[in-house]
Amino acid sequence: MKNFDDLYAELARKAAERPEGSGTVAALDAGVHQIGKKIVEEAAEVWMAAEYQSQAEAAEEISQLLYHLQVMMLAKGITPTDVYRYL
Ligand SMILES: N=c1c2ncn([C@@H]3O[C@H](COP(=O)(O)OP(=O)(O)OP(=O)(O)O)[C@@H](O)[C@H]3O)c2ncn1[C@@H]1O[C@H](COP(=O)(O)O)[C@@H](O)[C@H]1O
Repeated sequence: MKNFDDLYAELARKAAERPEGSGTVAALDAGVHQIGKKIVEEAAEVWMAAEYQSQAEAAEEISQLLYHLQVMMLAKGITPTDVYRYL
């Protein structure tokens, strides 16, 4: 099972190596505006799942939100350490 730092390392590798078929590479190429829209969409899905769906479904939506936040971090050159210093 991967954690937040593992996923970030994987996505950073994808961004550097740009493998064929990577959704992360496509999202990064789409740019900050599109990534931001995806974050808002996923945040709404977290909210709806928390109100109306199961705990497992809410957890899955939260994982997707975390993924898209990480894509934004990569797009902006922000590392997990940059974020953790504010926690
Ligand atoms: N954890 C994730 C992850 N979470 C969410 N997503 C993306 O976010 C979308 C969210 O799904 P939705 O249910 O909102 O579906 P959707 O609205 O139909 O999605 P879109 O049509 O908008 O893409 C998914 O389709 C994926 O594109 C993810 N994409 C990739 N990862 C992981 O990131 C790593 C790298 O992935 P690639 O870059 O694709 O190789 C792998 O370990 C993946 O498991």
